[in-house]
Amino acid sequence: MIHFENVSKIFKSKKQDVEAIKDVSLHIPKGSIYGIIGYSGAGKSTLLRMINQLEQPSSGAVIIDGLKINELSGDSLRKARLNIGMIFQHFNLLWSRTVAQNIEFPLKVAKMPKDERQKRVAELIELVGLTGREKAYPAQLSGGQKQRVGIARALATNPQILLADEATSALDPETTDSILNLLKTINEELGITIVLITHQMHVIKAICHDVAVMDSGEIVEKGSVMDVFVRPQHQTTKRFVRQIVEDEDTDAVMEQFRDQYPSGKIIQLNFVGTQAEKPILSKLVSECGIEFNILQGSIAQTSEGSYGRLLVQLLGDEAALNKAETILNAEAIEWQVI
Ligand SMILES: Nc1ncnc2c1ncn2[C@@H]1O[C@H](COP(=O)(O)OP(=O)(O)OP(=O)(O)O)[C@@H](O)[C@H]1O
Repeated sequence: MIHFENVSKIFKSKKQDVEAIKDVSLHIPKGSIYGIIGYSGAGKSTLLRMINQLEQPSSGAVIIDGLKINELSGDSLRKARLNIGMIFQHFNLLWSRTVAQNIEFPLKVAKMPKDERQKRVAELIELVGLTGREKAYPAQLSGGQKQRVGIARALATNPQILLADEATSALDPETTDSILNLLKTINEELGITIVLITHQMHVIKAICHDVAVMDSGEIVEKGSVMDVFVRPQHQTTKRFVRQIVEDEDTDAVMEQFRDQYPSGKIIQLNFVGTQAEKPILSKLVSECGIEFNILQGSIAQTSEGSYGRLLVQLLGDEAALNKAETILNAEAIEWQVI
């Protein structure tokens, strides 16, 4: 549905040029929730804003349903933009207007007749769960309610695409989850393609189907959320995955066990879906005569299923440890020495 083809973006200034996006090619399938994650300055906002041409590429093409949006201007660009809603970290609401008036605003711009507008606003208020708050002003709403107004306004013109620019970064964890659930429902029930940018792996884990990891203007890794979770390749991706699967003190725990049992081998076992049911540790004990310490375990629930990770330290002589490796390989369990 959305294709970036060899897209680059250079911000030129008198002082110095900034190459914000470097030859990015990416395909975002129709109906997906596609997450783009990266640290500050990676180029996420610039890439996202090229989808609705708030930023133009310096070279390359952004193609939506076969249409090169970066070659449009005037009326044809305005028309294409009606198909793309956007929500923002700080909501960007009109503070002097009520909830209903904020949501109505894009419909007025689109010159929809008044009675149709009112009907549509009522539908949207119900969809985002703000019934009863129609006449409130943004200042009287919580952060989560403000974002619900932002979502309703973004959906007013029935777009096929919703862009979310750090839409939950200003919200507390509980409100974040309620907004993520709303986005998931909108994707599932209305079939809207959602492209979101974030620096939080939790957001990717909670609702995205696919993810692209950005670093210094490049996409360094992309794939299904489960693949990227289980087999992160790039250093930046590994750091993001650690946000989810490790406790703050995992490194300290590993250090402590290494000191206490210097000959032990620390390994990480990855379990995807039903693999978690395999009694692999008891098999290692009974067949190799090894002992083990469990250092840390976690299960992450992604939109594609669950992913479990176990850090264990295996204790035994060299022959026993070698045999354990052979068994792990034969069981087709994903594992690695840490
Ligand atoms: N209008 C602009 N003029 C000059 N440089 C810009 C402009 N917009 C962005 N940049 C630069 O482009 C690079 C990418 O910025 P961008 O905002 O896309 O990153 P980001 O990953 O979204 O980061 P953040 O989460 O901090 O917004 C940064 O080095 C930024 O300073």
